[in-house]
Amino acid sequence: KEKIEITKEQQALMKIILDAYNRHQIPQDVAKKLLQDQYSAEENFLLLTEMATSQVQVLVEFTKNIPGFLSLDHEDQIALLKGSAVEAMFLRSAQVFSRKMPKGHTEVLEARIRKSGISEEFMTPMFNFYKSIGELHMVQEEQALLTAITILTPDRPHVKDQHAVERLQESMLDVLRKLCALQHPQEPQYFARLLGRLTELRTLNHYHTEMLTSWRMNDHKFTPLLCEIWDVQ
Ligand SMILES: CC(C)NC(=O)n1c(-c2ccccc2)cc2c1CN(S(=O)(=O)c1cccs1)CC2
Repeated sequence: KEKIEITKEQQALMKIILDAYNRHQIPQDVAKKLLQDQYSAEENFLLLTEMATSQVQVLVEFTKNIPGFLSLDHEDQIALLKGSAVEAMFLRSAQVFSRKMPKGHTEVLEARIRKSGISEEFMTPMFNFYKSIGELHMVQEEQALLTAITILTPDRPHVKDQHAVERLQESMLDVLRKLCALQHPQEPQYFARLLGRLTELRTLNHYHTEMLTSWRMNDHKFTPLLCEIWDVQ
């Protein structure tokens, strides 16, 4: 049985990523707002806009703390952020949704999201993803590393130096692989299951583009930051 050990520098890397991930949580008050009294579809939509906008700011700060990211070509940094923003939003949503919440809160949260002007056809894949992430019961380190791995996807549109991104992603993947083997010794397939979620995540990009079109049709407004990161309007 091969002995898996996380090296000193890998431990340092994991600590940096985890601290960055924990430091940049969505303001709890915004998430709590979703659980308060009855909201109209309009108000639910505005709340999601507020949450998604604050998550993009959180994402940028988290990304800046990924070791090596700021040494990448500046245009590639932008391309990676824009290319991963929607996936990072869905990943964060799944993590928020599957978080242990007081009795009945998850159902209220689901009801608010379902009543926010998003067409029915996108609800099923979106909630299936939230549930498939929830079933993994990821620890914080795994969530943080998976988010960093998503951001460091080399084949995003307009990335020039894909090898530089690949090298950073590979060092994250190596730490995650070891962490999974140590955290889930009875489940040798656990690491592969995590990476499978990233494939499912990519399909949600397509749904999101469709969602945007249908919102635009009903004259829904987004914040300048969301328009910028999603390349709309
Ligand atoms: C935690 C944050 C990042 N999640 C979030 O904002 N959610 C959540 C969500 C999921 C679980 C728990 C709490 C919230 C569901 C949805 C969104 C945002 N999007 S959006 O970005 O397309 C959007 C923006 C404006 C109008 S629609 C729509 C779907």
